Amino acid sequence: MLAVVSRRLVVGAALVDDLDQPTRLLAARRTEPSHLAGGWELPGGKVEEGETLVEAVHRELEEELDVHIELGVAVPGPLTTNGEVGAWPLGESYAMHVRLARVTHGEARPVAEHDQVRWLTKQDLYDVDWLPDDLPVIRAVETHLR
Ligand SMILES: Nc1nc2c([nH]c(=O)n2[C@H]2C[C@H](O)[C@@H](COP(=O)(O)OP(=O)(O)OP(=O)(O)O)O2)c(=O)[nH]1
Repeated sequence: MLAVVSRRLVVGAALVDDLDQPTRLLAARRTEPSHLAGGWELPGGKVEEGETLVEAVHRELEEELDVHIELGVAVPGPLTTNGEVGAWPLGESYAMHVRLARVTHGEARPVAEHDQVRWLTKQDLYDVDWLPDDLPVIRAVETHLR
């Protein structure tokens, strides 16, 4: 099993239209840094010092898409510590915790760090160029989509 130790924690929201019967997932296109620009990802970002994962994901979604969210189940990845829910490796340096989430206030629009968002159905889930490290995550999220 891969260790999460020494990786910087990132949170990602798999925003869906409905937490019980999701049919669409939001993808956001990055504008920076240059080597990631144009790639599609889950909105989210780095957990700051003194912040919980839950606090971080709420803050990031407000900053990036101007929405308030409700969290759903975790989408566990292969990186684990002490039996916690697993995170997903992003390169060598980051580990991303992913939760399903739903918008409770606002309408997702790219405010910072992204220039486009798209709601994808199971049929068009791979029509965007997901960042390479997101592909295993998206395959796991896909299992939740109807
Ligand atoms: N948020 C997010 N980051 C991802 C994904 N896939 C992926 O490879 N990454 C990478 C990009 C970054 O190197 C790192 C996360 O950092 P970030 O740039 O989103 O973090 P942040 O919003 O806190 O940004 P900053 O203030 O530090 O610039 O993980 C993803 O699906 N979501």
